[in-house]
Amino acid sequence: MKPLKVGIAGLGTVGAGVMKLLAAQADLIAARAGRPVVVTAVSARDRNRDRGVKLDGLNWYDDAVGLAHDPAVDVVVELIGGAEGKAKALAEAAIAAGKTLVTANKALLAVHGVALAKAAEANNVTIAYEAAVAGGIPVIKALREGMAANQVSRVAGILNGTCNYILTVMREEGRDFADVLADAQRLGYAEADPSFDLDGVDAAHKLAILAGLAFGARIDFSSVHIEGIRRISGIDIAFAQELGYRIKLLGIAEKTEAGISLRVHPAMVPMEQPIATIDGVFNAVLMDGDFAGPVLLRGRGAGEGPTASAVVADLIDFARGIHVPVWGMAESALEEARLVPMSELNSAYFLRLSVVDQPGVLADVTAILRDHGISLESMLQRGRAPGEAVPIVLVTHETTEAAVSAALARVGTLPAVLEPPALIRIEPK
Ligand SMILES: NC(=O)c1ccc[n+]([C@@H]2O[C@H](COP(=O)([O-])OP(=O)(O)OC[C@H]3O[C@@H](n4cnc5c(N)ncnc54)[C@H](O)[C@@H]3O)[C@@H](O)[C@H]2O)c1
Ligand SMILES: N[C@@H](CCO)C(=O)O
Ligand code: NA
Repeated sequence: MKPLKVGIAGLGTVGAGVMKLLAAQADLIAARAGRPVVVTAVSARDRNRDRGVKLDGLNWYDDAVGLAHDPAVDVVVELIGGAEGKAKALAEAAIAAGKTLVTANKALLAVHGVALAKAAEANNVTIAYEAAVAGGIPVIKALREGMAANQVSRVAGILNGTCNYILTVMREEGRDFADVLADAQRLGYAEADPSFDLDGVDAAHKLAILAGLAFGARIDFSSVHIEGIRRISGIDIAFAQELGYRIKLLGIAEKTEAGISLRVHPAMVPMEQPIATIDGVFNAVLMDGDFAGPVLLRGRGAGEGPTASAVVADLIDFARGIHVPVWGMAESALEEARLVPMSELNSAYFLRLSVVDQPGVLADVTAILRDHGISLESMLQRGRAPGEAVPIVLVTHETTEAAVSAALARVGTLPAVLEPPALIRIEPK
């Protein structure tokens, strides 16, 4: 059988990982794909850098777009990253040249995925992107193929390995945020710009992709509510433990009669929920189908091996002649849906205040909450330091985001409240 000829752009963590995996498992992959899968051409920034992979005999391109026009390339693998620039130019050129695109680039798909799908359809090719969401977990295949007969009403989970790794190590070892981030970078988990991980943007890219697939909808990336983990402190992690929760950065996409809501933020997850125990670089994705019921997938969400595994699975699909529409249906069939604003969210809340330890402070705070119709489930104060700062934790019953925002704006103006209050939403039991 004719080999499948692969051109790879970007030889960083994932690109080098794909080359290593294709070499290590060549016979197995040929048997599964029905033909050998071989790399014929590459592009990277530095030809001479030692990446632990052999580039001898491969066509080399200083400009990655050259891969799209190389007759020795059947499928273009884009592993550069970024929603714009060379990655986008290469994706467009590959599609225009009638070549299927395999990519791990969630930023590109979240921002330009619908336009790229339209171009791919016009050129009778597809885009495969298993590696873009939750690394080695076959979540795109699960949603786009396995759940294809369902109306999916909710997709949620832990979608960023770097943040989950940082939160886990902070909890287990009491180490500092910055110190743990350096570990995640060394392990190849973090984005080229780690603020994408820490500020929740990477998880939001993945959530937008999952929501587009799950709901068959055009998702405007800018409509995702995004908060990251920078404000999570050791003290919040300790309070969570005491109250029976784990703090996780969650991505949650829901479709109700009111519309679609999309949000990424840290959440208190009750210890008895399976997602609470997903630690380290592991991700988890929970999807609810009307016929399948709940489906939970977990696995490694980042790193060389798991991500390469997902890229190569897409190459094997392509070699087998499997052609699935980019968003699981024709681009023209995607729905426009109403977006539910964050102010309409119903949730319970963990609120932590730093206040001066003096009589009457708590009464002032609880009066404001009462005025906004917010009822409290519990309250914690640790330590005594008359006249000095002490942390106070308030756990609310379910209320609206609009009420909590308005109440906290007033609480923040009390002279005895020393810092902007910390807010973490609580997942239902
Ligand atoms: N690392 C992971 O765990 C992981 C997991 C899933 C998805 N991804 C995605 O995979 C992609 C690659 O990530 P990575 O971790 O391998 O990043 P990386 O920074 O390690 O590698 C990117 C490579 O692209 C090269 N590059 C940059 N500009 C280029 C250009 N103009 N032409 C050719 N090469 C160029 C860089 O030199 C670098 O070697 C990104 O889209 C990322 O979001 C990464
Ligand atoms: N930086 C991403 C890579 C996997 O997409 C993460 O940490 O999850
Ligand atoms: Na995946």
